[in-house]
Amino acid sequence: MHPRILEVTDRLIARSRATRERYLAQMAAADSQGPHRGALQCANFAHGVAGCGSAEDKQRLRLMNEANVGIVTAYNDMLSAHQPYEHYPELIKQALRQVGSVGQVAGGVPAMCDGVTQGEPGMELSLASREVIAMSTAVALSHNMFDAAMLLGICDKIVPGLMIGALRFGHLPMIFVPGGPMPSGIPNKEKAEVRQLYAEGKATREQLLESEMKSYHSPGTCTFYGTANTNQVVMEIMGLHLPGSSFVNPYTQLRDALTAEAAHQVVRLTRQGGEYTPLCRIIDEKAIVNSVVALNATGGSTNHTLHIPAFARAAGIQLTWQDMADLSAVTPTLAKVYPNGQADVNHFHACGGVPFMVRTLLEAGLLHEDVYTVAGHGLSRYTQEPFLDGERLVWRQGPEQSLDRNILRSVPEAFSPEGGLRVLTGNLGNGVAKVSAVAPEHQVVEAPARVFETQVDLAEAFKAGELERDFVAVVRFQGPKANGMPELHKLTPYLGILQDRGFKVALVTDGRMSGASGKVPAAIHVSPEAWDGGPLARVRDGDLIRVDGVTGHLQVLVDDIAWNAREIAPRPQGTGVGCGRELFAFMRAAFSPAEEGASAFTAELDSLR
Ligand SMILES: O=C(O)[C@H](O)[C@@H](O)[C@H](O)[C@H](O)COP(=O)(O)O
Ligand code: SF4
Repeated sequence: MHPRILEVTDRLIARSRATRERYLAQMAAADSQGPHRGALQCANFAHGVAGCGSAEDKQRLRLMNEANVGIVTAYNDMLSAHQPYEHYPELIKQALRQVGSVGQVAGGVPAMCDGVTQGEPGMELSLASREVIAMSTAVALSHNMFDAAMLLGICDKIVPGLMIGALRFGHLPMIFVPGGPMPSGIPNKEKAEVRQLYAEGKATREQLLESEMKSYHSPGTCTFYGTANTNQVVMEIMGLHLPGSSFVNPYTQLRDALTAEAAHQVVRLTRQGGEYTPLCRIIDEKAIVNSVVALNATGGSTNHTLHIPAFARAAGIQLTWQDMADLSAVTPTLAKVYPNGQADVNHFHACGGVPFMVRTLLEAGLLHEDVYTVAGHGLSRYTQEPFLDGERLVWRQGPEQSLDRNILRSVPEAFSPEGGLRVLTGNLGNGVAKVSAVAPEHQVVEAPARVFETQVDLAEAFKAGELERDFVAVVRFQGPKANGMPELHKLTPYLGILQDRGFKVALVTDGRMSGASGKVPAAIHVSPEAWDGGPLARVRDGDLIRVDGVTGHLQVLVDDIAWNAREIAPRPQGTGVGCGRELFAFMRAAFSPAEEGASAFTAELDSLR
């Protein structure tokens, strides 16, 4: 094992010892009560089975030696990625009956499509929706009728939210069931080019819409390597998907066979199935370290610098940005998938995908192999890929070499010796940057600040021709407590145009960017946030700011005495109303700092005794 991987793992275990022990004790207590439906009083039990369609299912549920599997589903028609889940419950129930078990939809969770809400008021509910999904997962599983659970979720906040909720029921075996990417449309680079042309007035709205509809054209996950597809890699590398199943397209025979096998496998992991493997045994410090290695090796979404600390905490594990930075420093960049390159996740999968990446990272000692997974003990299982031998689902060793070195490489020939994410520190606070998507010549920007308090103001300034210069856009009061920490991805075309025109531009914000954001250097998630009086609240137009993605520095070059004497800007008024945002005010007030996952649950989870 690489010494740095061991060092970070050991310090993570040491830092987490108290909260991890309490968590595991809580899970052991929950497990000791057995299949809780057996302890329900008759009325409670009768209510729990009344909805069962068949007498056989009802009878099986009365028998404690058959497993009842709770299905938590994030199906809706708003996310192309989640539309395929519409028929999953029936497919799963049928597969469970084949092995003498029962499936019940325990509950649904909401799911927001960040693509629909990008740049809209709804985006200010996006991060909060992760917490709502976690609570909705708990509501579903709180019926306590289940010996295991299957979690149906793919996109941005949905997987992290499902994880947070599921981990609070970590005494149960659980499996995540992916749906797969839509077939490739027009290249993501071409989509981005048409957007920039439209922003410059060189393309019509009809041309823009035609381009977007050719990019996002059918059910399945969008094919860029954003937060949703980063979720798939993170879940598979933590052993919560079946091996090699993340990027099999929806509505295919192989996809349906994998979904049915996931149902069979989770039954095997129950006490009744004989291979009892609860979620809390799979998600430990080694699994969390493996997830951060995979995140960095693939140039994954910056959103995971929030999500992984947040769900790790739900398992009693205290992951920090410094841990993530230290792992990134020794994790080579192995993949070039948009926005880090031209390829999409279908290409990534076709040239070897996750199985190949696991193989090369294991060979380099950069992943923990001795971990529990839903497929059994040992991560080596995840170098295998599934395929159909006639009607039979089987696994075989994945490719020993990448089938396209322009997209996916082995550790010895990596695109870069270090990962795609950087933690930035300095007198403006701590932030993160996705350097893997920024060309080397753009990774260091030192220029005067131009301060904005909404992303609309920046767009207006661009359209008024005020930004044709070198500058650092400081977009503040976008943090979790201010307005829910929205993604500011709509800024990408404007800043991209200015960069293409030869100006040195960068973004500094306490808000977020999309996992699909790239090309422009951005220091995001800056903490402490301006709403809490963080340094961004002191910045004035004209201040010289240095964003250094190479050394990891984020500095305002103002005399210390003058800087410390600065008044902090007042909080914007009249925000957080409309589009339901007023319903989330209590949650915004409870959000922890970005470095702790920007979570409403941090304080409570850390205080559990
Ligand atoms: O983090 C992410 O990956 C994004 O939130 C993504 O899910 C979002 O939908 C993007 O906005 C889509 O990209 P476009 O907005 O460029 O289509
Ligand atoms: S990847 Fe983003 S845009 Fe695509 S379906 Fe998921 S949330 Fe929506």
